[in-house]
Amino acid sequence: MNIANLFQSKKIVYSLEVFPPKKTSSVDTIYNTLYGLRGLPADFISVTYGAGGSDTQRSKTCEIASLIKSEYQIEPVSHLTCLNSTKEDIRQTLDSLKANGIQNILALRGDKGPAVTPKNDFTHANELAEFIKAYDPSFNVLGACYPECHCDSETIDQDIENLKLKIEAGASHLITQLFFNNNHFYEFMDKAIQKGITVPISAGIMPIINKSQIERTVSMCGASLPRAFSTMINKYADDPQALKDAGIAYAVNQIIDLISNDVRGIHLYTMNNVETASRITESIENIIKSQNRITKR
Ligand SMILES: NC(=O)C1=CN([C@@H]2O[C@H](COP(=O)(O)OP(=O)(O)OC[C@H]3O[C@@H](n4cnc5c(N)ncnc54)[C@H](O)[C@@H]3O)[C@@H](O)[C@H]2O)C=CC1
Ligand SMILES: Nc1nc(=O)c2c([nH]1)NC[C@@H]1CN(c3ccc(C(=O)N[C@@H](CCC(=O)O)C(=O)O)cc3)CN21
Repeated sequence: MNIANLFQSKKIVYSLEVFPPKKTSSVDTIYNTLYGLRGLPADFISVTYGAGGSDTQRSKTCEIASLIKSEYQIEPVSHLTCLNSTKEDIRQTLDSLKANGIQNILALRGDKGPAVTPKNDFTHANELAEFIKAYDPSFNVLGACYPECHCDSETIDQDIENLKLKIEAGASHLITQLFFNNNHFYEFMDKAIQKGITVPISAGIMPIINKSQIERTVSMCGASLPRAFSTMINKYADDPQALKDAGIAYAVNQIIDLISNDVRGIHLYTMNNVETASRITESIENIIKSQNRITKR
């Protein structure tokens, strides 16, 4: 199924994201995660590919996406990065995605870092989007976007101009970088619409439930921390159970505000944490259902 069609039939599209285990972990961990997530009302589940430039098992992305489809009958989205791939590598990956019935691909440049050696066949995500569409137009391509501007861009206007290239190359739907201040998202949406972007945009939400996540996430994703968020984290920093409750509540409040403001897509970065994803989903399930009872037009 082409997941862009979901936006024709539903008001709110709700999705989850998981990552393959690191090279040092057993692959069983992700099977347990997916088993734990079964039954949550996700319209699609995306699977990262070398997330954060880290040492996750890239070869597992296709296998995990395939399992999501066959075992759980949920539509998968496979992430694909291009910075350290040759065109031939990408062709091979596309062939195996196709052979496994995976139609939706999040086309990404990929994080730069010591674990990544650029191959110089691709430098930006729009080139990958174009390549995928030229190779097989039946793939549905998604792209990433940045409410607080990508760290490589000097201005948000320039970043949005580059984003338009991704859409011209065939991206039918965007997922945002995580953010903790919904106003950044609303300002970004206004600018994107002003500049003629009409594809649906899912808001990426990451629950922060432990202190070690914060530093890593902020440096990797460039999200700013609002005062209310930092106050909360500092207050409960030494009590893991309390911090977890507070982090979940913060994410739930963000999502309720987004849905109340007619945002069409919510994408939850689960970080493979079943308890957190379940508690958040249960807290917003009725709100999503209530909006989806209202017809879009
Ligand atoms: N591995 C994964 O599963 C995920 C990775 N990410 C990461 O987010 C980061 C950004 O990825 P993308 O958004 O796909 O990169 P991108 O290539 O779209 O953009 C990266 C930077 O280059 C600029 N840019 C884009 N196209 C350009 C062009 N044609 N000419 C000149 N400048 C251009 C952008 O404005 C931005 O500053 C990466 O580090 C990516 O790996 C994000 C989500 C998931
Ligand atoms: N720049 C960037 N790269 C990404 O890969 C990425 C984004 N942004 N933004 C959206 C999501 C968030 N992603 C993330 C964020 C953090 C970790 C992370 O902290 N990974 C830990 C392992 C955590 C664990 O095992 O529980 C690591 O050490 O890699 C992974 C993926 C992937 N995506």
